[in-house]
Amino acid sequence: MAPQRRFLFCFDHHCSLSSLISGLFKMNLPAEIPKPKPLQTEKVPSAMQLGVWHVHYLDESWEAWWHKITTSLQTLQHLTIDLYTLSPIIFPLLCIAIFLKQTKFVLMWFIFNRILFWIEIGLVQGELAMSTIIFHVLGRATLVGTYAALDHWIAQAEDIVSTRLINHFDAMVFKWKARADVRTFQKNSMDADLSGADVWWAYHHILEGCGRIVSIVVQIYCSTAHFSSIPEAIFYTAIFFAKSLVDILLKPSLDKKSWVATSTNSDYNRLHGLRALVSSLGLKQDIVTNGLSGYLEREYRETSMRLRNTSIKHPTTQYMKQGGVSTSIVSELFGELHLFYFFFSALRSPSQFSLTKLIMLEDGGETISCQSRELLANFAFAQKELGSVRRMYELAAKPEVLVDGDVDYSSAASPLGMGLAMRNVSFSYNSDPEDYALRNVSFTIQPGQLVLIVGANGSGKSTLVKLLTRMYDPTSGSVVVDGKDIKDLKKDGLYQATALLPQDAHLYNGMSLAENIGIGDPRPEIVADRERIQAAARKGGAEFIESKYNEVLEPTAPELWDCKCEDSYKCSVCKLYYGYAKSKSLSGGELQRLAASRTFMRMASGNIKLVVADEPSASLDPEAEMKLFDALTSERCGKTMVFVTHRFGHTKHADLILCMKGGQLAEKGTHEELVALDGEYAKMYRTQGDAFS
Ligand SMILES: Nc1ncnc2c1ncn2[C@@H]1O[C@H](COP(=O)(O)OP(=O)(O)OP(=O)(O)O)[C@@H](O)[C@H]1O
Repeated sequence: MAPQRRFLFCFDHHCSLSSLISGLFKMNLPAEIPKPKPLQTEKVPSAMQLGVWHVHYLDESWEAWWHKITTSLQTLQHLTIDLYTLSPIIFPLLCIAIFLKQTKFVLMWFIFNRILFWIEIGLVQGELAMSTIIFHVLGRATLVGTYAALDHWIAQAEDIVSTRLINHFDAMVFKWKARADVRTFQKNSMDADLSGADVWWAYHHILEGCGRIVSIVVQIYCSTAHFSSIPEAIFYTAIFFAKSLVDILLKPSLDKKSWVATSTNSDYNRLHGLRALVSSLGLKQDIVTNGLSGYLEREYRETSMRLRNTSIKHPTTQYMKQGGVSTSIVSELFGELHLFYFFFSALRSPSQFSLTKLIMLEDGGETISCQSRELLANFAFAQKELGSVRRMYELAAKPEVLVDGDVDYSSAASPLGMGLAMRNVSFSYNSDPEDYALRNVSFTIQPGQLVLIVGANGSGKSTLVKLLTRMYDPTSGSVVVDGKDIKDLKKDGLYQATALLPQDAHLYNGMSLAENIGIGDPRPEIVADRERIQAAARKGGAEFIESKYNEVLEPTAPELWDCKCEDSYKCSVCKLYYGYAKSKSLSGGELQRLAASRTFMRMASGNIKLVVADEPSASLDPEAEMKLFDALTSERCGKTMVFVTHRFGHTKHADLILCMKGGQLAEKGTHEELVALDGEYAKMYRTQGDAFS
């Protein structure tokens, strides 16, 4: 598959300057973010016990740290271009505004310094320079107003830029999620929760971090005015940097490491389980009817007693104690270093010392200390978030696990239905040679046949169906469709010729009930065709939803909630919230009828050559099941039909029965042939017959 280029589009009108700058940037950029070179060695995490927690952690090596910085910079470069392309005017202005905002502390500090200075002079000389002081006070008030206006503008501009950016990246992830095949989705399941908001926060933290650098530099520059020499200014600045650095380097913090923890304490795990048990509404009936409350209470009390001397606090809190008391003392003393410095400089040259100078140096130093701490936090956040951004860029270009074929599947070529075969197929979900779900399965299904797959739970029936519909590829052997290896066929054509009625019926989120059926044939001109939907609903036995076709049952509107009340049951705000969250649903049987209707809608498209139903009747009553089976088989013409079932009422109508056992094809043939064989199938058939006779 050709790698996809990064998705760039622009909402603003492109001015020639913007295209020029964007062109200049791109000249130096490869089309794709180069894949980072993997680190040579993968480190084994160290382990430690913290109370009930068994923690595995990795200390970051310099090599890994440097690797992260370089890859983050590449991602940042691409992200900047995307941001610029999305908002060519507002984005640069926003960057400038955020930098300007960071000069606020220093300018305010400077004017405060002037006011204090003139007051101190006035106190010494007995006469205040009122006009100068008022001038500075007014200057400070003007600055406050200007920065407030700037903040307001930044908030509005951030709204525009972040919305565009978040929408852009969310659309990118949505496209990937919608298109990925089952295997690809499973393999990248950790990427499923990537969101455009991470991208914005990454950029936001970087902009803020850069702004803080501006603020620190300007602060140092202004502070030098208070020193007699530059080395003195540097020494003073270093003290305040050291104050933050010592905290970061000396104080033990799990946050500086990569870590994972699980409880290995059986008592703690039991408490956890017992709490979940009594909190579950679904299990309440069991607890009440079986009279379990006394037993559960006693168990909880005794287990808690056994645990009373072991810490259950969060691992990050427990880890902080690892440094011991000496680390705390050193860290606190470092915090006082600047006072020692003031004391000695006052002793050395008392004439150059003033209260204003003391206050200003202390205040300026605190700003440097605080800004440098925030700066490190900003970059730590951004670096982590840029990792997510990088994964989003890579997602679009990730190859599918199920490689697409290059032969068009032609439904016209198989007028009777799809011809299918398996040749020595074995399949494992997890590549474990001991854990095969299917072993050496071979059979042939002629076009237009009605095939039933039977067998005990876990015998491999659904897996067989997943391979026939190319949800997965065999670990070995081959699946053949109309004489061609399934892997050689284009997936889109194959999927369009298949109708699958799954074991678990689902309501599609965000869609009305009518759309839930209409989506079976997603062509825009058909999907909302009420007549076709009604016809499909009749065949699927879902006429009961006719009165609520336009209802959207699954809640799609996200709710936000922050109530300060003491009693949710009496609070009107909470009642509104619980009202939002309440969703209507369908019973299991109704859901299956809805899913069956969706399949009938699909079958009416005229493209379907294979109908696969994987136990669609599990929640249906016997009459509904019979009706569904009859309705499906009445549409057999031009289609091959494969049904997985545990019920043997229909097996006499089948052209072929595949009987699975322990992942292998135990028997195959017609009902009469298999009964005559008197093997696995005959045994199951008789068992069911006896049970219902
Ligand atoms: N997604 C999966 N990951 C790992 N193993 C799986 C997965 N799905 C099924 N299996 C395993 O593969 C084997 C066959 O499962 P399959 O679902 O095909 O059986 P089945 O005959 O359809 O069972 P049932 O009648 O209960 O639906 C089982 O041992 C099952 O545990």
